[in-house]
Order: sequence, then C-alpha cells, then structure tokens
Amino acid sequence: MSCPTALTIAGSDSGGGAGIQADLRTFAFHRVHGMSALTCVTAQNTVGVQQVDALSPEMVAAQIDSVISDLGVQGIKTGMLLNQGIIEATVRQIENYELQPYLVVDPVMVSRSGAQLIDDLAVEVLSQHLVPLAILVTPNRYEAQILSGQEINTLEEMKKAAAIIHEKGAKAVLVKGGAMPQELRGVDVWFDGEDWEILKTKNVETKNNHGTGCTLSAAIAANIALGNHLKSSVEKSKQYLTTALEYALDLGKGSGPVGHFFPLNQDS
Ligand SMILES: Nc1ncnc2c1ncn2[C@@H]1O[C@H](COP(=O)(O)OP(=O)(O)OP(=O)(O)O)[C@@H](O)[C@H]1O
Ligand SMILES: Cc1ncc(CO)c(N)n1
Repeated sequence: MSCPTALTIAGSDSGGGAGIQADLRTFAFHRVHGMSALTCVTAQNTVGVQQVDALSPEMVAAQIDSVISDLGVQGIKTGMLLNQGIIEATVRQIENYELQPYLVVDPVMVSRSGAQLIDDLAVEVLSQHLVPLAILVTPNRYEAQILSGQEINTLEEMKKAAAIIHEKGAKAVLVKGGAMPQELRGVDVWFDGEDWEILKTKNVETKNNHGTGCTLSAAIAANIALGNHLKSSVEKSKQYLTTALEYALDLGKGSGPVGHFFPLNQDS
C-alpha cells in the first residue's frame, strides 16, 4: 500500500504538546506517513520551557538526506530551528533537493506565552534566507511583528504585516490571530499577493491551547502531501485545528495540549 509522506524539521517538546510530537500526531490523523528531522530537544511542559539543547547542523542535514534520498516527501513544515547554523543547514537542503514547492515555514520565534524560542542572530537568517523559499509562512502575532517591523493590534495591521512579509518572497502568508485581543482571537489573515482572505472561526474559550501553531502548520503540510491545493489545505487545516482546540486536553498546571484525535476523545 502506498502512502503520502510528510516531513517536520522541528524541535522536541518533552511535554508532548507542541513540536515534533504535535506534528507527528497531526500527520497520523491525516493518514500521512510522518518523518522528522529533529533540530533540538526542549525540556518543556504545559507551564513553559525549562531547558534547550541543540543538535548539530550536520545532524539536521543528515536526517534530511536520509529521508529524502529514500522515502521521498510530498509535504514539509519547519518549526523551531533554534539557531543560525540549523537554519542555514535547512536552507541548503531545501535548495539542494529543490523542496521549495512543498515547504511550509512556521517561523517559530516567540511562543504565545512570550517565551523566546530562537537566538537573536537566527531571526535575521530565518527572515532573509528561509522565508523567501516557502510556499506559505505562518507567523503568530509576535512573529509577524518581528518579520514586518510593525506593531499589530488590529485586523488592518494584520493585513499590512501580511503584505510586508509577502514582499520577502514567500508565495503566501497566513498571519495567525491566537495572540490577538479577544475579538480577533481565532481570526487569521491570508494573503498570496493577489487575494486576501480572513479565516474566521469562533473564539474557543480554553486555557488549553499549547501547540496550536505547530498543529496548524503540520496539518497544512499533511494536506499538501495529500495533493490538496495550498489555499484549500489552509482552510481544511484551520477547521481541523479549531475542532482539536475544542477537544483540548486538561493536562498539567498550565496550557494543556490540543486534542489531535478528537473523535476518539469524544467516545471516551
Ligand atoms: N482561542 C482560540 N480560538 C480559536 N482559534 C484559536 C484560538 N487561539 C488560537 N487559535 C488559532 O490557532 C492557530 C494558531 O495560532 P496562534 O496564534 O495560537 O499560533 P502560535 O502562537 O504559533 O501557536 P503556539 O501556541 O503553538 O506557539 C490559528 O489558526 C489561530 O487563529
Ligand atoms: C519544540 C517546540 N516547538 C514549537 C513550539 C511553539 O509552540 C514549542 N513551544 N516547542
């Protein structure tokens, strides 16, 4: 039996809510074979990130070599890339294997709780060298502020930031509204250079929202691997994420993980 494959280039979250753990669960939900190139290990839980250790850029590149040369790939997402060396290694491999048509970049820099997840130096390299290769880049409010150099408090400012980030070369941009004020929470702005779309779902009232961004970008990569067009991949993934958020798990003392396999949760 053949099966589409998707790759996450991202960090590990020991608490299982975000990072490769969320990505691989999301791939599995979509019946896509999940593969991973691990960039770093975080000691992390629902409350925060306690410690981080990086893998070497060579090891990140080697993992990408291993999976691409043997299994092939139809959808890719990047998550927490941590430092300049890892970002540069990722950029080289994307270019070597001409993986740009499959690449979704979640420019993980600052978590919604405000924790910095990437070195200062790395921000510039990510913005200048990785973002331009992507078919889609999915910044949250804070990341969009950094990438666009503008403050974002309103829907108009989300749209303006999306246009500025699009100028950097990404084919499309989705500015996510999870960290926006209440009335805009759950509202994301899509821009592909021609069309705008405001993706709006209800604001799900829950403190258990750990891994929303990872889950959304992994679902988009899975939908691309399944052969869906980019825009419809984004729309389907937004629906998936919203339901997963409604079935989020009340675990830990902080923000619990979203419920990736919500139909199973429903039965139990
Ligand atoms: N309370 C909410 N209700 C509905 N949708 C939400 C809510 N919070 C976040 N989302 C949605 O979750 C997705 C991820 O957005 P968010 O801004 O949380 O990303 P993020 O900060 O990268 O996530 P992470 O917590 O993984 O770092 C977006 O589609 C956003 O609209
Ligand atoms: C490993 C990892 N990747 C991404 C995020 C962003 O949510 C996180 N908290 N941890």
